[in-house]
Amino acid sequence: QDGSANGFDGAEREALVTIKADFNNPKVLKSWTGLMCYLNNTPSWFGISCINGRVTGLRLENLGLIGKLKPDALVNLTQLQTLSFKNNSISGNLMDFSKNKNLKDINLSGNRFDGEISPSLLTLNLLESLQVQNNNLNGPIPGFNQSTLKVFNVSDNNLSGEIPNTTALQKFGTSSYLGNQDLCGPLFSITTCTIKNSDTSTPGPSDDSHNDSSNNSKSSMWTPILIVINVVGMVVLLFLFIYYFKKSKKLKKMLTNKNMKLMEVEKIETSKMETTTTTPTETRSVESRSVGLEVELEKGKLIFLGSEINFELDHLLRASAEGLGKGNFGNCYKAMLVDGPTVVVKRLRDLKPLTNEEFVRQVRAIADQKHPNLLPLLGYYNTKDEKLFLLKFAPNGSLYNRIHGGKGTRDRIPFRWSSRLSVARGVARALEHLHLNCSSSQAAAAAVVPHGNLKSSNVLLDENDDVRVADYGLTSLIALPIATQRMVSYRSPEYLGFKKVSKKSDIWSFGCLLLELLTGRISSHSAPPGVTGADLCSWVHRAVREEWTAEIFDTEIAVQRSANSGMLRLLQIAIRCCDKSPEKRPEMSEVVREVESVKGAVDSEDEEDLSLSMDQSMTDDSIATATPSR
Ligand SMILES: Nc1ncnc2c1ncn2[C@@H]1O[C@H](COP(=O)(O)OP(=O)(O)OP(=O)(O)O)[C@@H](O)[C@H]1O
Repeated sequence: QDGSANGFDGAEREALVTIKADFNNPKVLKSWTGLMCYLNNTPSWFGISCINGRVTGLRLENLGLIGKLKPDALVNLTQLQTLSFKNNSISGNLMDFSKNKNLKDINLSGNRFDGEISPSLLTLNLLESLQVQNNNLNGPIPGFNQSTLKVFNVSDNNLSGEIPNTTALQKFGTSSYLGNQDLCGPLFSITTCTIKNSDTSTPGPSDDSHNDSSNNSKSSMWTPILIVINVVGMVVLLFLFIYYFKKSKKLKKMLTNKNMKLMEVEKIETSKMETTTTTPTETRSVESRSVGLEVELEKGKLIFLGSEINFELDHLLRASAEGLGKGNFGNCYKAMLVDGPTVVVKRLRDLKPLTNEEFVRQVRAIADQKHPNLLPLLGYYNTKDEKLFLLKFAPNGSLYNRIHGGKGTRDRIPFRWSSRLSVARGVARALEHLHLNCSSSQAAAAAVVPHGNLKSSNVLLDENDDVRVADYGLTSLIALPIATQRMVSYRSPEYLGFKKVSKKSDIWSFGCLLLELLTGRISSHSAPPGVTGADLCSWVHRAVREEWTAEIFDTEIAVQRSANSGMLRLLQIAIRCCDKSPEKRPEMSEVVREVESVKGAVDSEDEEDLSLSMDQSMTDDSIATATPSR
């Protein structure tokens, strides 16, 4: 079996063949047949490098690989020095690395790995770079202490606990750890560990009666220790404060010089954005911590695209931030500036390999799409390693939360027909604007979807509950293999059938969104990770065909008698938008006209607590007219 003497190692070959089989799209690895490595010859196997007939490198990046690798996938690749599966969709636990003693460089970033960071990584004495950012890893960070470690990034996971205080890990700044809600330690400006410990260990007055004497003696033993921890925490905070203060002064100086140059070079458009200035309100009490992007931000520029909002970089550096959620193309943070506005910072990832100029051009094109129902792009930040969008904060959250949040609980605020209809109108207008204003060169290209990722979590509600559609135009920035896996338009019938998308794919997404609004059911396109959604188009077709009239509409609106005819009209529009063949779907302008003409409810019905009775006017005859001709 072992032919390594001839430059061919059977066990290694088998390991690679198994890895290939674990990916559900092995077509991209079709070169993986025949002889793998021959002595020092460049192998014909894509992504593999060899020395003396042994596999030393495995680099499969941005290939859209999906699948779960077995924990022992790498045990036979004992000569491996470089491993990269960067930016795919690989899931499952991290592999066992204990047999890969030669590994120096591991990059598993931008995947869907979960479970804990494998302790076997601690045994790799040559490890120089570990990048596992943008995954779903949980649990604590093991105590890495390899002096060889030069690059370390575990940001944007679900890691928790204290960052180990080892010499090796002390070298890395906050950006290596950012985006893990429950990580704590002196690196973050709030030493959450200390606060949590003292909260749980110090009994409150109401607890006294329940605590027995042993608990009391335990807590009295802990009290001096906790006081010391608190004092140390405060000293650290004081130091950080002084540090930030000094640095912001230095940055200000640096930026004043830079900005002068920038204004000439960048020629930033100063045209006013159409949107109104808001006074953001904080809706939740949050665990604040420094935005902590200082390392990268120092190197780059914060560019504003309008005059609505403008602040200095040091302002953002001093803001506290709250994670809003993990998106498919980067995570969003709500940054609350001291004495200033609240903005959303979106860290972009999985981008196309664009030049600097191309990136800026695409970003400007997105920012130029101004409409009262589009979420404005306020500015951006751009370096080789980090790309950020600065967006307006929408205080009333997403449509997904409005439709599904708190269902079945006392906290649920009913989402009545008039509000749903006005959301449908707002989204339709925003989409029409994008469709009418998509540039002619874009329009000429066959595969253009002006939005591309329309779903309820990308429809936001501002302080007046007005619609602000977000994440438009990202198709011009996101790498195609990633977009095809994660964007809604690529789940349309035409893409699944003919690998084609167009404006009509957006219209199909809009139809699905209308069905989510009407049925109150979670659509498979908008379901966050871990939540199962339904294919609403198929479900509604079946419901209409099999005449389950009463079950289609969300009970929260179905009880609004005066609005039942309007609901049926909107259902008809939704079904036309979802038609399997793109040519049969209406244009967006027609959709806007039709949605505008749908009747709202009699005002009093939106206010009243309505009893759950179905309207007799929703007869099978009227629903039959909603059936599309297919
Ligand atoms: N400007 C904003 N104001 C308020 N909430 C926002 C804002 N931008 C995003 N969010 C919320 O933050 C969360 C993450 O958003 P993000 O756009 O990154 O991911 P997503 O919408 O879940 O998926 P995708 O990446 O496919 O768009 C979502 O719940 C979204 O509704």
